[in-house]
Amino acid sequence: MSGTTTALKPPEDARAPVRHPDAPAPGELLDAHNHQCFGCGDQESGLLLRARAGEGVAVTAEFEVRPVHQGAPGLAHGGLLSAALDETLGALNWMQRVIAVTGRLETDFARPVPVGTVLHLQARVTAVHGRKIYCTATGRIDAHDGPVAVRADALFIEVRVDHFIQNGRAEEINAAIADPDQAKLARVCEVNQ
Ligand SMILES: CCCCCCCC(=O)SCCNC(=O)CCNC(=O)[C@H](O)C(C)(C)COP(=O)(O)OP(=O)(O)OC[C@H]1O[C@@H](n2cnc3c(N)ncnc32)[C@H](O)[C@@H]1OP(=O)(O)O
Repeated sequence: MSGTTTALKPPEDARAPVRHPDAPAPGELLDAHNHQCFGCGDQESGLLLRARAGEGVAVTAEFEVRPVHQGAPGLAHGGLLSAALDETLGALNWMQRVIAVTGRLETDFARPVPVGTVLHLQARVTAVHGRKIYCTATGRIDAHDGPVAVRADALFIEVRVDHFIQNGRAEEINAAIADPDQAKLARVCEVNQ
């Protein structure tokens, strides 16, 4: 049973989410927004999560649980499962072409997830109210219709790119700004160009 709090229930006057006309086509692989990202980047100890555009305002993703992701012996660490859900939910930014960050994330852990599992994640936006984006995600074991192991409800808050420029460590922000690939800073913040 989900323990969703009132903070994650959209208000009565929330609107339905709208897929951006230039959102990636269903099935299209989404590029890492930042190659140093623990979730979708290429760090060997990271999640190496790969997300794809879905239908509507939705995405799918896969995360292979490797020995480096262990908590209890032979089982995935719960915090990393939350991170996989969070990263998948973050990829929804591509579908609306907004910049939004996690304000609140509530995870239900329904089943243990053994090392070697490929977690099949699905996330979608359920409602939008001003800057608040309500969304939900599930992670299923070894198949897109496999047993649900984890699920989350979340509230993402839309922010401006200044959120990263003002708060990120100067070293990484300056490197992104100086990069000749001018689209890079926008990608770091998950804004599709
Ligand atoms: C680039 C994307 C990368 C994707 C990676 C995966 C996603 C991530 O992990 S992002 C990283 C983790 N998240 C963060 O670091 C965010 C840290 N938090 C913050 O910066 C701020 O608290 C932030 C931006 C969320 C909200 O601050 P601020 O912009 O001042 O908004 P604020 O005015 O307080 O709130 C706006 C609305 O959201 C609501 N709200 C804000 N935080 C929460 C919360 N935690 N729970 C419930 N509601 C909230 C407020 O009540 C308010 O509602 P209303 O409009 O009805 O009054």
